Amino acid sequence: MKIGIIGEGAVGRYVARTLDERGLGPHVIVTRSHSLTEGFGDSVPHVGSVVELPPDVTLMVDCAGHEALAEHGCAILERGIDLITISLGALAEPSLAQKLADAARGGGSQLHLASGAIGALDCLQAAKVGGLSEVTYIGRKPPPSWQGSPAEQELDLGGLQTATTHFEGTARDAALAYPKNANVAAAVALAGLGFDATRVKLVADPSITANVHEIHASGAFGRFSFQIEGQALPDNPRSSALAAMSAISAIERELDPITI
Ligand SMILES: NC(=O)C1=CN([C@@H]2O[C@H](COP(=O)(O)OP(=O)(O)OC[C@H]3O[C@@H](n4cnc5c(N)ncnc54)[C@H](O)[C@@H]3O)[C@@H](O)[C@H]2O)C=CC1
Ligand SMILES: O=C([O-])CC(=O)C(=O)O
Repeated sequence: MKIGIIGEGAVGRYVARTLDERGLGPHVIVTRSHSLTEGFGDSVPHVGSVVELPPDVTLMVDCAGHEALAEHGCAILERGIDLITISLGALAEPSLAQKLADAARGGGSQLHLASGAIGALDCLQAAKVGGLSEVTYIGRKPPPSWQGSPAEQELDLGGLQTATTHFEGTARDAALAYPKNANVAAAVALAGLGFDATRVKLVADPSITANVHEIHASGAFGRFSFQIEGQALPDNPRSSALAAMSAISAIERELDPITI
């Protein structure tokens, strides 16, 4: 299997380093800037678009966010190359989700959604079969992790003294308005009640140092609550290390003959 990645930010660098340590690649990196100096250096070929990918690439991993999935996703899938993405929130845009599905069907490939910074998606998926009545996701991060998001307009992030909610609404609105912070809301929605019925609350909390994600769900199965305190990647306080780990885990599932 020849694996390429998109993006050389905090997640992309983690994924590239881990693939390298395991002797799995990366064989090519798609970057926006063609920079050979940032990230993984010049030991791996860098390209700017899917048409430049080597012909023997069999799996691509998007570690670069919504714009990257929208820019490169369809072309990868149409070429018959499977794609793993952590940019789940991009699927809140119905036309993009449809184009990606059409591209995958046309190319005989698949788009795999990595679980990202959250867990318990398997439980939600199974519970959906019997019928879910309510799913709520609450995302809490330290104030600096919300910089560059609409929270900046709602709150004085620098001077915040107490935990404050800056968004309440549907998973669709959260995913579209917070492309760098609410992919987890999209994951919960896609596994469970969907983008419009999943309730989301986003909180800036000066009392925490981790990214805390909670799911509360009820339905015919019973009820469950799940909470995770995810350590951020050293290079980006917004992104939990587990999101990068989940991309590697998704790659491993592609390689293993027996998967869970
Ligand atoms: N599913 C999940 O739980 C999570 C998902 N994410 C998503 O992953 C994205 C990346 O996270 P980080 O690496 O921490 O961000 P980052 O800001 O450190 O890196 C993003 C990188 O992607 C590159 N990039 C952007 N658009 C591109 C394009 N069109 N083509 C090629 N490269 C492009 C940028 O140049 C940058 O190097 C986030 O924006 C977010 O959408 C992040 C954390 C958790
Ligand atoms: O990494 C995290 O903790 C969550 C995140 O940014 C996202 O959901 O987009």
